[in-house]
Amino acid sequence: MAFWSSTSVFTSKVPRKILFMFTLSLSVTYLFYSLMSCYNSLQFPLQENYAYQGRLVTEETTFVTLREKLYSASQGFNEFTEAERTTAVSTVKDHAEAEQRTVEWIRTQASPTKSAAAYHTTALEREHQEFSTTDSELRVNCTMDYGVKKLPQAIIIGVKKGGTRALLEALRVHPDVRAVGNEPHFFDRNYEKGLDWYR
Ligand SMILES: Nc1ncnc2c1ncn2[C@@H]1O[C@H](COP(=O)(O)OS(=O)(=O)O)[C@@H](OP(=O)(O)O)[C@H]1O
Repeated sequence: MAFWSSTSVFTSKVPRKILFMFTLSLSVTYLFYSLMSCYNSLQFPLQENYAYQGRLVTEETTFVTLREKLYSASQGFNEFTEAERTTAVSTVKDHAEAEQRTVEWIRTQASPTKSAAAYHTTALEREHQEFSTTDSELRVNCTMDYGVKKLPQAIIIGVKKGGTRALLEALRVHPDVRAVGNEPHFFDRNYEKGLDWYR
């Protein structure tokens, strides 16, 4: 203690000035970086943190913004060679055949009467009323910016609070993926409405 107080280095004015300058430069640097991050978040408000900010904006707005961004990024890949076109046509045929197989599978594996008898408990009815997607909601979400309605090629199945929504949102970012806005709950709540409703 006696050493610190008696040492002239710590009582003279020169180190105090250096300390002051050091503190000032740190403060200015901190201020600069704060302003920079603030500017960036204003410039790119939604794209980078879509999954986490989704609750603050309407789903349509974010979806359209992301889709536009992704499509504009892939515009350079729009010119196809003849071979690529042929592959694309055969892929479309494969998809049509896959859809047909899906229809057949649904018809054979799960009859409406079996489904209705097995799954319609009172609790489920109540849950159905609370969470089920209505026809009009689904139609709005399905046909917002594209027209042809098809059966899905992939289905996300998961327990409640299992993170299915996060998976859907992550997949939806891809420009080749089209997904419904709300969970359709076809197999457990809306099966009786039939495949035309499901498309
Ligand atoms: N990667 C990862 N890690 C940990 N937790 C995650 C993850 N992704 C989603 N979540 C959380 O999962 C909750 C939502 O799950 P679901 O989308 O299946 O919910 S729902 O049942 O369809 O409403 C929801 O939890 P709550 O915020 O408590 O509701 C999400 O925050």
